[in-house]
Amino acid sequence: MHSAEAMPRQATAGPIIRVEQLEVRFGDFKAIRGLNFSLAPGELRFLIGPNGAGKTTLLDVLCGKTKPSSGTVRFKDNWDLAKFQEHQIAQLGIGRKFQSPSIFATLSVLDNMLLALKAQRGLLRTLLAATAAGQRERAIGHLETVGLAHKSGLQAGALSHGEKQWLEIGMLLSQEPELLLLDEPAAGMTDSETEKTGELLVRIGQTQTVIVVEHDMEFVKQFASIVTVMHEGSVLREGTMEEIQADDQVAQVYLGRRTERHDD
Ligand SMILES: Nc1ncnc2c1ncn2[C@@H]1O[C@H](COP(=O)(O)OP(=O)(O)OP(=O)(O)O)[C@@H](O)[C@H]1O
Repeated sequence: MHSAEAMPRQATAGPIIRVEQLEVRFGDFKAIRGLNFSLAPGELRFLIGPNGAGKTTLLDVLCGKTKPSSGTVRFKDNWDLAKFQEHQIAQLGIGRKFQSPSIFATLSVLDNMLLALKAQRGLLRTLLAATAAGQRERAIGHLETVGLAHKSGLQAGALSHGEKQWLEIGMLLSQEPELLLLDEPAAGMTDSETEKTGELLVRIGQTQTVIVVEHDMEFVKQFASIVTVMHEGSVLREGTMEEIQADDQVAQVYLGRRTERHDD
């Protein structure tokens, strides 16, 4: 019997995520078909692709919300994620942020963080059996990371849309995930919030592995190093944004037109 909570974290030399021949069916429809994907620890990977390509479904599989119909999904080459429930996968160290923020609007920003710390994974909770002062320090530390320390006393409901998203990312960080899954973190943000979100992702990417699903190509261009392009439930291409932009097949399926190539 697997018990995610009882297991210590293990360092890994191999990929943090290894997906092989993944298939996800909804009835007769295959949302993911024969998908292979791997991710090295410490990567900040952007996932792009046209509507319906299967990006969200892939994140759903990685966090345990959706189960594979076939194929394997391994975390740190050790954990077969299909065997775990969503909350166990969170305890293993995979944190997922959905598009709509789930913060407590009537509580202060700091109290939201403190609540998230209380909910942190079992082993950590024991190890850190933290003093109130220690918890507070950690909460403030995460608020500093997401740029909200100066708003810690404010009611969370009074934050701007972008700030709420950052607070939720901060709350996710307090779970100390090794892999963070973010679905369109900059959606609906102002230009300046979008810019700050990109900088935040790069900063978080220095200590954690991150997968970001994103539609905003300007955002991806600005902040991505390696991009995975999905199409019809599998990986079409992987590479730098430059390589992806120069790829005719990507242009055809993703942009619906051929790229203008200067060497043509
Ligand atoms: N629960 C479900 N039941 C049936 N079909 C589903 C379900 N979830 C997703 N799908 C279908 O699977 C396909 C992939 O959806 P998914 O949301 O993963 O794509 P996506 O790449 O994230 O798209 P978008 O960019 O529009 O969010 C779509 O055709 C979608 O309609």
